Amino acid sequence: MVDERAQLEVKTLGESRIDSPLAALLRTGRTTQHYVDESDRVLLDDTVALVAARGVPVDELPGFEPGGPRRKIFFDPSKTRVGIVTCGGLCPGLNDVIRALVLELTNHYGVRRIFGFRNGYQGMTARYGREVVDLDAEVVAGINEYGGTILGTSRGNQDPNEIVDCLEQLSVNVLFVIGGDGSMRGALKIAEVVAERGRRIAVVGVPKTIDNDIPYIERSFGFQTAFAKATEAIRAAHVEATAFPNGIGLVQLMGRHSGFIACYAALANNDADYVLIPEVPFSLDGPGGFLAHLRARVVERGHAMIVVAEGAGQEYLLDSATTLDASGNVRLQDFGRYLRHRIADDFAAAGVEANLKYIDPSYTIRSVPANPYDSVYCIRLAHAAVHAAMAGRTEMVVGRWRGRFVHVPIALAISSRNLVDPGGDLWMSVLEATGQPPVFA
Ligand SMILES: Nc1ncnc2c1ncn2[C@@H]1O[C@H](COP(=O)(O)OP(=O)(O)OP(=O)(O)O)[C@@H](O)[C@H]1O
Ligand SMILES: O=P(O)(O)OC[C@H]1O[C@](O)(CO)[C@@H](O)[C@@H]1O
Repeated sequence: MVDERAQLEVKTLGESRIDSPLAALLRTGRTTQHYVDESDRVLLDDTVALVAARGVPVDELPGFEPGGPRRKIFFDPSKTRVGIVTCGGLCPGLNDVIRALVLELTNHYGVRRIFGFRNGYQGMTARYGREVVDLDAEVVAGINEYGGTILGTSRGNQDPNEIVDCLEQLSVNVLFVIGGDGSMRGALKIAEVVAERGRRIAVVGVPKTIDNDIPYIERSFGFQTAFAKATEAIRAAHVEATAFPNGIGLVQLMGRHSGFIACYAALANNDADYVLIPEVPFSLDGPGGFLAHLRARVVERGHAMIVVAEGAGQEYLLDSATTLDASGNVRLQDFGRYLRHRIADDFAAAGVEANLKYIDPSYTIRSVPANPYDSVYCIRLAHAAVHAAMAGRTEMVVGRWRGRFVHVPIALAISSRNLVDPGGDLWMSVLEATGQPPVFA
């Protein structure tokens, strides 16, 4: 566990001396009204002043710095070369972020050279053959209409030294990494190699996770789109379940460690009788277990709807061989499929009819384009990332904390995971909406 107090500083490559091309706009106070005081003094670089002004105790902003445009910047836009890479699993909104980075860099800062690295960190290594594309306003036009990422993505560890070689050879000054916690661990290593070599290359992350498991961003981009899409599967399974005698709808949703998608999708439909997530342990067997409760409910009401997060119930599948994906993440066993068989066996053993319909919408929910809410969020995150990088901030991700865009040191962003709190109000809402008992034991 990283000591949060030891990570209080967002790193900066040096003093910002160059007038930002945005300075004229900043002076109007129109873009930064919350950040400019009466004497037009920009408070952006003064965390304490801003925090005091807003009445948020400094203690509650460990290592954070407010996001937004600075009046002085570190990089000269006319000489700045930028790289963008997307890594890890897909997420709605990746193309929105790429497009917004490119447009903000070109339109507002006047950066002329932007490289897109193909297929994640792979595309930055000699081993896989470097794959670089030039990005400009024309190339990114309309890409936000599509799911996925125009740059491609990948899993699998790559040597950070090779990646920094690539940045040096292309004279890249700023690298934007759009990815999950693994990608941010990679970004940290890249920033460390950059520092060891005494280079001034800013490494700035835009956190991406449909699981909503990265801390300090309140909601990750694409999350709302993903759980909205998941409601379609729940609706379908529920319709099926209510149309057959003793019908049971079972939907498994993504969520490796965090059950946010399952909770939100279930609440949105308000048709689920049970939600099972990794954060709340449960027993399937015994008189107080899930199976007995489900059978009683189906007999009483004629149908039931279950939503499970894929990371739930993994302890039931421990006998299966554990495999890792290319990045070293444990490949989850298919708990939904296991549960489907256990339910069928349980009902058969009790001599009770069951008509179970199982849906796993899996990739369907993360490969769609972002909805308008997420698109707006993507643009704003990208703007914050560009402002941070141009001001020379490095080893940081853009976050959103207490309704504000902030800079968070990468080390802090990867030091913990955002989990559904079993004692918190989200889980309480799920218990209220489903009527399921708090414990299956
Ligand atoms: N511990 C690590 N150190 C250095 N690089 C890493 C590390 N973990 C992952 N990476 C790099 O980050 C990339 C993406 O990692 P990973 O596949 O774990 O996805 P992720 O960013 O966590 O996204 P998702 O949330 O979709 O899983 C990998 O290609 C790998 O090169
Ligand atoms: O099949 P892939 O691409 O490895 O990704 C699956 C994982 O990626 C995520 O979507 C994001 O981490 C998880 O919910 C899921 O377990």
